[in-house]
Amino acid sequence: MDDISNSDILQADHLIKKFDNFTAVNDVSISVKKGEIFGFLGPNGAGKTTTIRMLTTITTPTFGNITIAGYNIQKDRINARKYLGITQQHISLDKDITVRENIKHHALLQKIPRAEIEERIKEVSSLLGLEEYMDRTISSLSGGWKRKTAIVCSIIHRPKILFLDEPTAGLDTRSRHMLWDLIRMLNSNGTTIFLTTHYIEEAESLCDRVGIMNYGRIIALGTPKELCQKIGSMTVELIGDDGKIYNRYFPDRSSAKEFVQATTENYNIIRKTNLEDVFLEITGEDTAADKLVRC
Ligand SMILES: Nc1ncnc2c1ncn2[C@@H]1O[C@H](COP(=O)(O)OP(=O)(O)OP(=O)(O)O)[C@@H](O)[C@H]1O
Repeated sequence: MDDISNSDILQADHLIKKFDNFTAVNDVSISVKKGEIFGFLGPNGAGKTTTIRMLTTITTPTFGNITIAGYNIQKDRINARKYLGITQQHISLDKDITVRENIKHHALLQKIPRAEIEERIKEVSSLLGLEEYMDRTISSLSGGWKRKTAIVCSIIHRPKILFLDEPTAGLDTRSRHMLWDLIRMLNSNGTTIFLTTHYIEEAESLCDRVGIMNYGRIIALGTPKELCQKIGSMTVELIGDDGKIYNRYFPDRSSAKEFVQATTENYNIIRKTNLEDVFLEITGEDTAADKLVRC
């Protein structure tokens, strides 16, 4: 099955994860197509990490099926794992040794034959512009380069799908852009990306499709554009009596303008709806089943 012809490189069906009586993930189904950058969003505690831990074989689902590159991870975990790479939120690099030594260590963990390791290291370091950093210790690197090294370590076995858990959390703007370029480059070289992030604009900029999770369920799934269209492509920002901004959504600019001309409420601006509006709208306090957005 090494020649992956499946258009869905990841297929998860009806995943449930219970911790005693608490259901952290409640009937989640996701499919990720080969070549996609898939964004996974949700408020704190929504169940994203628990889902990723199941998708990457770290945790066993209470119920449900997961297939990676055609391999059912419950039945054929070893083969499924060959196709996936994971860069976790907390970087697992040894800070006292060099970038090269860290990559080598990960290559050995991935059981890459010793004779091949040097060639693989050369390949990733030139592809990703790491050459001048290879002999520096991790402790001497900036946060952005540490993250970059962690990503390189997790692709040394050439995974087909790479899971990135909040890869740019806490980084400055320049470092975030460096990592966005890296993610785009890996993707254009054929790696499917599954990206978790709290930065909505990161998902909007990078991802072909996004899934939004809340209270253990997927509450929205589609391209950023489709999700914006579902709530209304145009936004009117209204200024409430309390000075706060309230959004009203409209299918097009002309209906938004009509509303503004007729309303007695103060308004701030008419603008295009963005993914952050979708996120706030559907993960709000009054999130109800009728707000499910699937495209
Ligand atoms: N081992 C565990 N035992 C009990 N409850 C857990 C366990 N792991 C996670 N949970 C609970 O499951 C829910 C989902 O947690 P999870 O870490 O998956 O959320 P998340 O969306 O990744 O949040 P964040 O964005 O803050 O990382 C939370 O209520 C959490 O407290």
